Amino acid sequence: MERETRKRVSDSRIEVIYQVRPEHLNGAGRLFGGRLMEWIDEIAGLVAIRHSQSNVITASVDNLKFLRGAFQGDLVVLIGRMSYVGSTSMEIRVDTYVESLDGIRRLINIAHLVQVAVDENGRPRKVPGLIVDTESEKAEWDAAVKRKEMRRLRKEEGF
Ligand SMILES: CC(=O)SCCNC(=O)CCNC(=O)[C@H](O)C(C)(C)COP(=O)(O)OP(=O)(O)OC[C@H]1O[C@@H](n2cnc3c(N)ncnc32)[C@H](O)[C@@H]1OP(=O)(O)O
Repeated sequence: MERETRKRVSDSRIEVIYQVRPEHLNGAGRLFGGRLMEWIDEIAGLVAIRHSQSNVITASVDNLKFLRGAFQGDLVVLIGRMSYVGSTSMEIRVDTYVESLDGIRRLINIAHLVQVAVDENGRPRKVPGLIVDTESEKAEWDAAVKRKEMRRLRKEEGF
């Protein structure tokens, strides 16, 4: 069946850009972390929808690292791409940058999210495999396998 066809990371990669507006700021005048998390969750979901050609739900968000802040007027670029697929789950890495007017990007956040493809009854459904071509894609895959094992251990130990 068509759903079993493996896909490349580049097939579902998404890049979006926002400009930080006053309504995006927290009381300290920085981009509100919750707003950035919403943008990250949204792009991860869209990458997963593109890869799986299915509805998806967020199962977990981990390894969300806020490295630097963003401020009013900043251009915030989010790049989402598949890092790993299981049977019905997909891990997506989202990197967030602030882009200056001369085009230089500074990394401000790295996140890894697990999205699960679901059928019309909300039950997990199989996803296409992922072709990892480049050395960095292979390294991401290997790191995702470790994160999956760490999630399994945390679940087992009740954390
Ligand atoms: C639109 C939105 O984004 S809504 C956001 C809020 N999210 C939700 O409401 C999701 C609520 N959670 C659920 O519905 C369920 O827990 C599901 C569908 C995610 C998983 O259902 P389960 O009955 O646990 O299914 P099951 O045990 O078969 O796991 C399915 C897959 O999800 C993975 N999974 C389940 N829970 C987690 C978790 N907490 N973290 C990471 N992966 C998970 C499993 O490892 C499995 O992956 P695999 O098939 O690739 O091996």
